[in-house]
Amino acid sequence: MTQSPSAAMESLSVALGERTYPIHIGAGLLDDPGCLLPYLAGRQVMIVTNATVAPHYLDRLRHTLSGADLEVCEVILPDGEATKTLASVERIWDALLAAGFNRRCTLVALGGGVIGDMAGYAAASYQRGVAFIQVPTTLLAQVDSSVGGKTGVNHPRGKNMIGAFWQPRAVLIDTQTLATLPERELSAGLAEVIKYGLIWDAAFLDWLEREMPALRALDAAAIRHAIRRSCEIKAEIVAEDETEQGVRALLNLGHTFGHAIEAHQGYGNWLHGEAVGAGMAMAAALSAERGWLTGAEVERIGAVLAAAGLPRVAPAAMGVDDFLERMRLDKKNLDSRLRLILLEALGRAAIHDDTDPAMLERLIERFPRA
Ligand SMILES: NC(=O)c1ccc[n+]([C@@H]2O[C@H](COP(=O)([O-])OP(=O)(O)OC[C@H]3O[C@@H](n4cnc5c(N)ncnc54)[C@H](O)[C@@H]3O)[C@@H](O)[C@H]2O)c1
Ligand SMILES: O=C(O)C(=O)C[C@@H](O)[C@H](O)[C@H](O)COP(=O)(O)O
Ligand SMILES: [Zn+2]
Repeated sequence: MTQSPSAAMESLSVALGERTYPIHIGAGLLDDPGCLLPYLAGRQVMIVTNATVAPHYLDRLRHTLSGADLEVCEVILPDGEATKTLASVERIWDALLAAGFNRRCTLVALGGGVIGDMAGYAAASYQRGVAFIQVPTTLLAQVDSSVGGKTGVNHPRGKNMIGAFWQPRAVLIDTQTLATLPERELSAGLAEVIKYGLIWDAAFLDWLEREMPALRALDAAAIRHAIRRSCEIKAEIVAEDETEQGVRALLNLGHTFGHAIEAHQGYGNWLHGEAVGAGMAMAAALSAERGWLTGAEVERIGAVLAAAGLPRVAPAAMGVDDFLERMRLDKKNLDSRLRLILLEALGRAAIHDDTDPAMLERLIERFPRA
C-alpha cells in the first residue's frame, strides 16, 4: 500500500560545501518524481539493483522516472555479499558502455548496502567519476551505508579493501520498502542503529532499549525516529571528517572484529550487521577489561543486542589467530599496532592503539562462541 508521495517527508543534509546533499526520509518517496529528478546530472540514468529487490521496486522506480524525457537503463546483479566484487562492478561499467552513457549520466543504486557500495564505486570510477543517487531499501542501508560516500568492494583477504570516497547527490529513503525486508535483515540493520547510541548518544541508546519491540514490529513512528536520528549522527560525523582522518573512525565500533568474522566465515554467511553486533559485544568486553565499562554496562549492551535479534557470541570455528591475522589488515591500522574503537562510557567512544596484545588475545580466547 503506498501513501501519498512526500507525506510528512523529512529532510536532513550532509554538509560538505559544494558537495552538500540531502537525505529525504518518508513513506512512499519511491513514487515521487520531485524527490528524484532534481538530482539527475543529465538525461541518462542507469538503475543498479539486484535480482531480489528488482521484482519489488524496479517498476515503481521506472514509473517515477517515466514522465521525464530520460534514457533509463538498468543492470540487475545477482544477490549477496559474496557478489560484492570487482567482477560485479565490471558488469556495471559494461552496461554503462553498452548503453553509450557519458559523463553526464547518473547511477541510481536501488537496494541494500551491497548494491549501494558497488554502484557508488562504479560511479566513482566510470569515466573518472559520474553522479549517483542512493535509494536504500534495507534498514542497514537507510541508517548507514547510503550516507557518507564510502564505496567499494571486498577482497578475499579483507572487507571493503578496494574502494573510494565518492558522495552521492542525494539519499532517498522510502521507509515503506522495509515492509518486504526479511526479519533477519532488519535485525542486522538494528546493529548499526545500536552503534550510534553506543558511540555518540546515550539517550538514544535508552530510547532503543525501550522501543526495540516496536522497531522489530516495524512501528512506523519508531522506525522513522531510528532512521532520522541515525542519519543525523552519521551526517554530523561525515561533515566533520569525510575521509576518516579522525572522528569518523568511531563509526567503526565493532568492525575490526566484525570484518574479521565476515572474511573468515566466507562473505554472506554472517551478515554484516550480525558480525558487527558480535564485534560490538567483543569491543564492549575489551572496554571493560581496560577499566572503562562496568560489568553491568557490558550486560546492558549484550541485552540490547539480544533484544534486536543479534548474536552476542563469536563463530565457533574462529580461533585467536583467525581473528588476529585479519584484524592486522584493518584499514584503520597505521603501523604494527591495532587501532581499536573502544567505549570509554555508554555514548562515548575513542580510538585506542595501546591495548596490551596479551589482554586482547585473552579476551578473544575467552569470548563466548556460538
Ligand atoms: N558504505 C558504508 O558506509 C557502509 C556502511 C555499512 C555497511 N556497508 C556495507 O553494506 C553491506 C550490507 O548491507 P545490507 O545489510 O543492506 O545487505 P544487502 O545489500 O546484502 O541486503 C540484504 C538483503 O536484503 C535484500 N533486500 C534489500 N532490500 C530489500 C527489501 N526492501 N525487501 C526485501 N529484500 C531486500 C537484498 O537483496 C539482500 O538479500 C555490507 O557489504 C557492508 O560492508 C557499507
Ligand atoms: O561510514 C563509515 O565510516 C563506517 O565505518 C560505517 C560502517 O558501518 C561501514 O560498515 C563501513 O563500510 C566500514 O568501513 P571500512 O572503512 O571499515 O571498510
Ligand atoms: Zn558497518
